[in-house]
Amino acid sequence: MPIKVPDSLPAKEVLAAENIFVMDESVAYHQDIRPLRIAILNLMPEKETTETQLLRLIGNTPLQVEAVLIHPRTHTSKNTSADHLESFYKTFDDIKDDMYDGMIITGAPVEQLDFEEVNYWDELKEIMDWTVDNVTSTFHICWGAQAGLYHHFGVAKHPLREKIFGVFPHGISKPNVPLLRGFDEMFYVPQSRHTEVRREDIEKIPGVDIWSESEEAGVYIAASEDGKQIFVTGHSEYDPQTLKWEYDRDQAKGLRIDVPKNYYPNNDPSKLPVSTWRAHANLLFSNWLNYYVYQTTPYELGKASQFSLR
Ligand SMILES: CC(=O)SCCNC(=O)CCNC(=O)[C@H](O)C(C)(C)COP(=O)(O)OP(=O)(O)OC[C@H]1O[C@@H](n2cnc3c(N)ncnc32)[C@H](O)[C@@H]1OP(=O)(O)O
Ligand SMILES: N[C@@H](CCO)C(=O)O
Repeated sequence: MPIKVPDSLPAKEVLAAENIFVMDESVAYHQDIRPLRIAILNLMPEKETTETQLLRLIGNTPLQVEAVLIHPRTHTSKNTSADHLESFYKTFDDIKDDMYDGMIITGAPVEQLDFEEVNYWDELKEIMDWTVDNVTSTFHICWGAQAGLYHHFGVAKHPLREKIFGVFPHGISKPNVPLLRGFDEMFYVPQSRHTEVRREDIEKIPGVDIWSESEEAGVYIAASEDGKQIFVTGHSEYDPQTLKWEYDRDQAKGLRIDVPKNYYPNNDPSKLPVSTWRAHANLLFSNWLNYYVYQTTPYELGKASQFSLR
């Protein structure tokens, strides 16, 4: 939450220069509060696991969050029961006349297909177009980030020679960005991908910046300058055991897979992994919810916001 101070207090400028969120009394006086409406487009195969991971993170805030789960109507899920989808999910058709404060578009294990080969691609394109006018900020994860960068900005994804698999050190590429407030200069994030988006491709796109990268794992966070579209290539939401589960799965299938990097104590897969990214994940999602959703979204959705971050 912001620090509320008198408009003319000298400390205000010092803190603002340090990227600390300070709010004028005049702005604070006018701020109204209501629950935030967040839509989660869950494209992951095991939807219950991903729901739990994401709700855990967006629940870690003093703000009330009303989450609505969405699945693609044009895809029949193999790994999540129809019963679960029927009970807890809506489709785009059910929500397209509404407006949302935030939306999360998850990853999906389809990254080795061309986008156009994904059977719900047309529906996803329609949803991504809709977010531009109907959602205050959209947070895209992993394949969802690749899909968003490709659809909105024509950024290609490229196959990697080796899967990027493990927990990698990441750093800040653009200082004083509200999404990165309070981040350590170096922080760890799980990555688990066969494909990548490249810095040089993103640098060519006017209005899109790279906010965080990893020497080994490449671009981590890219975003439109106004933060309306945020693209995150890693899986900060993963549970401590998720990479182990993926590793054991691939080993059991006889696939060639390296031990996930920087994950097991002494890189020994017989030992239990320890998470080193939970604090980062919580800060990333609470910064997004606070600065790009709550502080930016209009009190009456559809009307212009009174406030702006910058
Ligand atoms: C790059 C990223 O975004 S990483 C995020 C993705 N990570 C994960 O999904 C990790 C967990 N997933 C898994 O471990 C595996 O996908 C499993 C174990 C659940 C299933 O693996 P498999 O049996 O080998 O693959 P399966 O045939 O079920 O296909 C996986 C998914 O891709 C989907 N898929 C495959 N081809 C297509 C296609 N052309 N269009 C759309 N979806 C497709 C399948 O339908 C399935 O998703 P669903 O359960 O939502 O229907
Ligand atoms: N994280 C995914 C990558 C595949 O898209 C997995 O290992 O299943």
